Amino acid sequence: MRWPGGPLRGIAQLPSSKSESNRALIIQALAGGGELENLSDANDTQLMQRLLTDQQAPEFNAEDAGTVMRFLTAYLAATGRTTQLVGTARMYERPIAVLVEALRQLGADIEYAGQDGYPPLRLNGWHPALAADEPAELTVRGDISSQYISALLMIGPTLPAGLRLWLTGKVGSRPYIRMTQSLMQHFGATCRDLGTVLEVRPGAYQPADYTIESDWSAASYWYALVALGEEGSTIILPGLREHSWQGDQAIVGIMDQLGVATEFFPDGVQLTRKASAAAVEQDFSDCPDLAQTVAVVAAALGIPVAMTGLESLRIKETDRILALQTELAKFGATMAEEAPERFVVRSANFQVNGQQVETYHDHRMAMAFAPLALRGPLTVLGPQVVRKSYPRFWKELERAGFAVQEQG
Ligand SMILES: O=C(O)C1=C[C@@H](OP(=O)(O)O)[C@@H](O)[C@H](O)C1
Ligand SMILES: C=C(OP(=O)(O)O)C(=O)O
Repeated sequence: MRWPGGPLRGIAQLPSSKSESNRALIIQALAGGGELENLSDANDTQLMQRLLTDQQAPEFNAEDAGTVMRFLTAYLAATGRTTQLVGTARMYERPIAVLVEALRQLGADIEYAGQDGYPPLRLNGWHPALAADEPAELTVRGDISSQYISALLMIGPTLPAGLRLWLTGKVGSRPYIRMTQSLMQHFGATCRDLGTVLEVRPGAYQPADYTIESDWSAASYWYALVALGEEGSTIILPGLREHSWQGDQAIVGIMDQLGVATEFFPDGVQLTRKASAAAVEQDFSDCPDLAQTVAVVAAALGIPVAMTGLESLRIKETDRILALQTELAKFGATMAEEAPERFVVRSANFQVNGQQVETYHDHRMAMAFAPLALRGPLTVLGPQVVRKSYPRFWKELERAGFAVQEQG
């Protein structure tokens, strides 16, 4: 990839939120109707949609999509299916015991078809062990993945007396839990957040229409481009809302410190370059998917950034901490654990001069490093990984003026 020079200007098309899309699809299936506008073209969403239309399949392949594996496990279990859930080799390294254990307590017969605690899974039906007059009470760890909690909440209204989830540990990715509750409420469910306990009342979902918002995690790469662009760089991103259910809207505040101003319009935002802070401190517990974007931008700008709340990064598409450390080192930056679970990114003489970035089957590695092409020639290996969440990413970069060449 190369940038011809000059400030970056234009309108970029974002994908729709895959998190909203994949929740809406599960809830729509349970509600038995409703129109979903603007569903994401991300592979994770297209896959969810395909799998939900062929429900008698002997096997469901969630590929590398965490939401698909976790949400479908709960959905297929609660709807009494006998089937298998499989995925990629990496999916078999991403834990699922917290969800399986909770579903077993609700009455699901689930077996591990491979290693205990991990997919693949065999679902052998649902044998409700629940009293019809008392809500099911479950204690669930919140410090591994919020997707287990979202998966359980979404099936809550279908249980005879509803569900009470007691959360333990440091609950990460909280905004994703709130997004689940908001979408459930949009489809007529009653759920309440009582602090450490989440309560879902029994009762059928009502079919409803919903228009999915654009994806704030995908927007973060355009923020990165403006932050690294020349003076005068500006980008318009349609489809983002000022009042969003997506926690990754936190990128607005983070990038304000890294030199990008955001102006909201009725249907989108405009990003412009501005002055940046001298150092940044950020907790990513609520927005783990932004960590790679921020680490790369800060390194390239030479702004030290102290990052906490990165625990869940080790069990995503790849070990994202190790991947960041390895790839940033190629440019002369370090990401050291200076105190337990506190990582500081520093760079002295950051140079982009033809490096090859490994992406480790992780869409966010590809998209987080791509903006560095503004600073020099760059090769991103395995570029097709972006299809997981943002299939048009490279095309949109070309439209913005980058020379993007596919090799091999
Ligand atoms: O519920 C969701 O849509 C997601 C929750 C987060 O995962 P964790 O809860 O595992 O942190 C996030 O990283 C992922 O991209 C999408
Ligand atoms: C972690 C991600 O997705 P998932 O967990 O759904 O695979 C992601 O999109 O960054």
